[in-house]
Amino acid sequence: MPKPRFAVLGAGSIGCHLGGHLVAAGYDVTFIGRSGAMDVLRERGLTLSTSARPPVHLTPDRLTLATGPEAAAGADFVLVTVKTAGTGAAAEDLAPHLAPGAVAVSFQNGLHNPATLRAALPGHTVLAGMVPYNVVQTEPGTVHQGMPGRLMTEPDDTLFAALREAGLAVEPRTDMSEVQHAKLLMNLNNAVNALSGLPLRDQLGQRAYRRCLALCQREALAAYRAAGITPARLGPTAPAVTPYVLGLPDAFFRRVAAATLRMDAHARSSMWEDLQRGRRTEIESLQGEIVALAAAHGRTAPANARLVELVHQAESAPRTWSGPHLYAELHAAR
Ligand SMILES: NC(=O)C1=CN([C@@H]2O[C@H](COP(=O)(O)OP(=O)(O)OC[C@H]3O[C@@H](n4cnc5c(N)ncnc54)[C@H](OP(=O)(O)O)[C@@H]3O)[C@@H](O)[C@H]2O)C=CC1
Ligand SMILES: CC(C)(CO)C(=O)C(=O)O
Repeated sequence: MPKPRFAVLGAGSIGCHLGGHLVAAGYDVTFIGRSGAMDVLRERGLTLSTSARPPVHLTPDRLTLATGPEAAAGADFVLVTVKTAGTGAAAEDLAPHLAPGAVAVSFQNGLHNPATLRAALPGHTVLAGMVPYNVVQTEPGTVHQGMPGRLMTEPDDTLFAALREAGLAVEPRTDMSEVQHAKLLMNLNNAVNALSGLPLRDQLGQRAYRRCLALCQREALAAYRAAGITPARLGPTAPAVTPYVLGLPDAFFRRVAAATLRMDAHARSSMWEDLQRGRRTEIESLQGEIVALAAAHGRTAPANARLVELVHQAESAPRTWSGPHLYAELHAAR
């Protein structure tokens, strides 16, 4: 059977990471991204790095680079890796070019990307996926995976065989809505991390920052309960217990959460990278979702709401917050 062909729609950190691994394993991948980003790849090629293994460099001649959605016409699978706010527009642009039978896979954060894709791509299968680990562009043309982890998506034998051949660990899930709600609980740390200005390991090593995350997660769990949502358990700790673990003193936390802290000094949240590059963040589809869900059930989520404001402020006027200062700010909002 011929190998499936791939397109990556939104060739940034995650798109280059996934697509690059597939290219390295001999798959035909078309990277669709902004012209500036594609120029960098055309000049430098793509380097896939992680502290676990020596880097893999893909020379420019191994990369198929494009800037428009028509380049996805030959793909059997389109991996969608644009930021959440761009999904609707990207999917509408893609729709007229997608081959019959082509499958779109969302590897994005947030809750609604698969539904947005399904609405824009009628007649096509859309799979929800999830990336549990951090990928950051450490220099132009280099994407670095800062922690281990297994991708999750709805089952598809052809997709899974390709991802696994590309060395990407992947777990089939039939409860992707619950997985996405659990991932959102983790992603509530994106704002805390971005405002700290610190690598994830250093930020999560400080109790005051973890208490900020715990405040956000408690509000989210209350909103989930009100809405009848049960998030999946993705790690060693059940979602309901995580806020207590986050509040432990540093030495205890380091022991209890040793697996969670298995990350290198490059690992940062994708929102930190957005602020660094002067881009709009995904705060509305992270903390913003919790505020909206709480409101829909007659509740408030003041710590999350305050973080939405602080991140919007940081989008126009960057600043960093110490842990105690940020915690005081969020606590006062309650
Ligand atoms: N980075 C990470 O560690 C993780 C990220 N995620 C999620 O994965 C998704 C992607 O994140 P990430 O890779 O960090 O984002 P990036 O911003 O690095 O990559 C997305 C790229 O797609 C480009 N783009 C947007 N719209 C289009 C379009 N219509 N056509 C072509 N290119 C387009 C963007 O350009 P421009 O900026 O100009 O719009 C950007 O270069 C997000 O939902 C994120 O939350 C999940 C887990 C980890
Ligand atoms: C993996 C994680 C949680 C890393 O912070 C992420 O999803 C992100 O940065 O957007």
